[in-house]
Amino acid sequence: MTISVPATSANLGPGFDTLGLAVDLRNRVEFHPSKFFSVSIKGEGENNPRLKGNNLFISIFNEHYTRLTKKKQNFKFSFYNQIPMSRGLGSSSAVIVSAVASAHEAAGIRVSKRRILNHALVYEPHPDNITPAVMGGFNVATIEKNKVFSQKKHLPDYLKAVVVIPNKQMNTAKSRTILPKSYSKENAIYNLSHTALTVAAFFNEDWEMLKLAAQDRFHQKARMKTLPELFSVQKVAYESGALMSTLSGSGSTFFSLVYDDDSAMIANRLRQKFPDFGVKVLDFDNSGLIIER
Ligand SMILES: Nc1ncnc2c1ncn2[C@@H]1O[C@H](COP(=O)(O)OP(=O)(O)OP(=O)(O)O)[C@@H](O)[C@H]1O
Ligand SMILES: N[C@@H](CCO)C(=O)O
Repeated sequence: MTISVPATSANLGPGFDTLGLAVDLRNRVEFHPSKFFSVSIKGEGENNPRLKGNNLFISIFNEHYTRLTKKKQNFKFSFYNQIPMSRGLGSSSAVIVSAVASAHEAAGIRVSKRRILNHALVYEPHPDNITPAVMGGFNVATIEKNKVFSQKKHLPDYLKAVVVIPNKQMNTAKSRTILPKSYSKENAIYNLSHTALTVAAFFNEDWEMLKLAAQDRFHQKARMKTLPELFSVQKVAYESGALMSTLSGSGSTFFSLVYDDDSAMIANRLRQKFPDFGVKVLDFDNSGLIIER
């Protein structure tokens, strides 16, 4: 059995805890029942000994498997990870979603993607990464009575993501503590209207509107100040023709949405200007969670 989940870029500027989209960079796990518990990791995290034991995936998997089957069973898990950790590309969401989905598959219980999403919400209380991780595409999401309600837009092939990935890890929980405790009415209205405009631009495919729409007064500036080169990354991305350029999740990755035709040129400029940062051109992902039986 193989389960895979894509990386995600959340917030997309003003849509704090609300907007997110999936990119084609995946964490994959293969597993089967075994006499002894074992974990092997290839790719991101392969040199991290803490992940070989009771990591976030294993604890969520065990919790659900025991709840569903009332049994204890050892498994052999093989992880193939492409999503860098704590860089704002939804690594925790991918792990949470794949653990919930894997436990259901291991227990022989088939459930809808919506059900998996609602289970994932227990471990990540904002829906902006977990929703595209499960559904793929661009998503707007909210929570009502402990359930996620969302709308998805399929992203076209002629758009690409250019991501600039610094070496610096930014832990989401820590990065939330540096945000203001409250916002003025003026700034709340600013973000509300810009989020609404961003959503409308995605659904109407008005890509040229995104640069203006995707401006934020809630979280980006405070977070970018902890790695000031990110202001220059955004400037270079826009000067090179990015359609939108925003801090990805809680950082440190910077996400730009670009036309496919411009993607190589924009990525090369960013590589030249920021040789210490990783730069990747990625397709968007419209599939989300994939279960191969
Ligand atoms: N491949 C993995 N295996 C096990 N645990 C992981 C893995 N990837 C991430 N995690 C867990 O998720 C944590 C990182 O979560 P965090 O929310 O800080 O970053 P992120 O999800 O990459 O960023 P963002 O939410 O801003 O997109 C790690 O400290 C670890 O506990
Ligand atoms: N909306 C979340 C995304 C990171 O998980 C935040 O900005 O903290």
